Amino acid sequence: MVAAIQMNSQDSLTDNLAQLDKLLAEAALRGVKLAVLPENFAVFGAPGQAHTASQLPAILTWLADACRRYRLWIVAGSLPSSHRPDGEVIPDGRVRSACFILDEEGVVQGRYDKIHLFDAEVGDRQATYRESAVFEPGSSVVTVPTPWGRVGLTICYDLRFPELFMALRKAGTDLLVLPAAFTAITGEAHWETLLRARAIETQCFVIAAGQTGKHGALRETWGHSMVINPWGKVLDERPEPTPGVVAVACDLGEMRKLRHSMPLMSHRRLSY
Ligand SMILES: O=C(O)CNC(=O)[C@H](CS)NC(=O)CCC(=O)C(=O)O
Repeated sequence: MVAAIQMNSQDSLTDNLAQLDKLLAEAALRGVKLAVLPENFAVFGAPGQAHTASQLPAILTWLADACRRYRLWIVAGSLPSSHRPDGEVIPDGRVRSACFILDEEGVVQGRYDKIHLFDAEVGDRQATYRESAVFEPGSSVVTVPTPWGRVGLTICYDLRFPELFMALRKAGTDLLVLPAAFTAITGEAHWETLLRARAIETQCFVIAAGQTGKHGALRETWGHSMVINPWGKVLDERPEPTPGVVAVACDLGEMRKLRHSMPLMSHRRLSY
């Protein structure tokens, strides 16, 4: 069983981890072995990314403990890091939006840094998003082998860039994970369509975990966490704008059959 964990994170780290602990306990009870958390699960809003980055070691320690207590792998949504993956401090004071994946012993098995940054106006109360003012983009495509197939890591706005997903498929991905904090407006218009398209064109499972509800006065996120199979079918979702667990069994045999009967990867004639 894999799960998308839907959350409503606010600005208190302690409260958010308490919320997460309950959701992970529920997931473990339901037999989940791999749990995907949303973007900015630990802190959403004030006190700011640089401050949260200073707490990164403590948050990773908490997550490692949760992995061992609940015997599950965790895809830790996104966390701000003031360091690049090679350990170098980011010179201009920005941070990276990093997605760590931990195994059931709490050991970090990989890290992906969000490549595409959300600099956009979507016509909501927030008015303008300028992620690149605070975040430095990552540049590496990252996959991680797990006992349930190879996981390909992406974050939120990355969903709009199919070339990343194709690169992940070429690198052997079976399970695409997408921690997100999609805006309510763009989520309603594009979320499910884009997720299903990525599943269909890569012939991978997609596990999409979203933030949901209100965050302060200006931010509202779409939620609708879901798990989609390589045929593009939504296996389960959480349409309610509240925290919860979307737990699904992924049949990799079915995926292999589909890839055999419609071998998209060997039919490709153009690279992009
Ligand atoms: O800033 C934070 O606190 C948390 N980070 C986010 O919410 C990020 C960057 S602003 N959001 C997205 O990437 C939304 C993309 C999106 O909604 C779309 O592609 O339509």
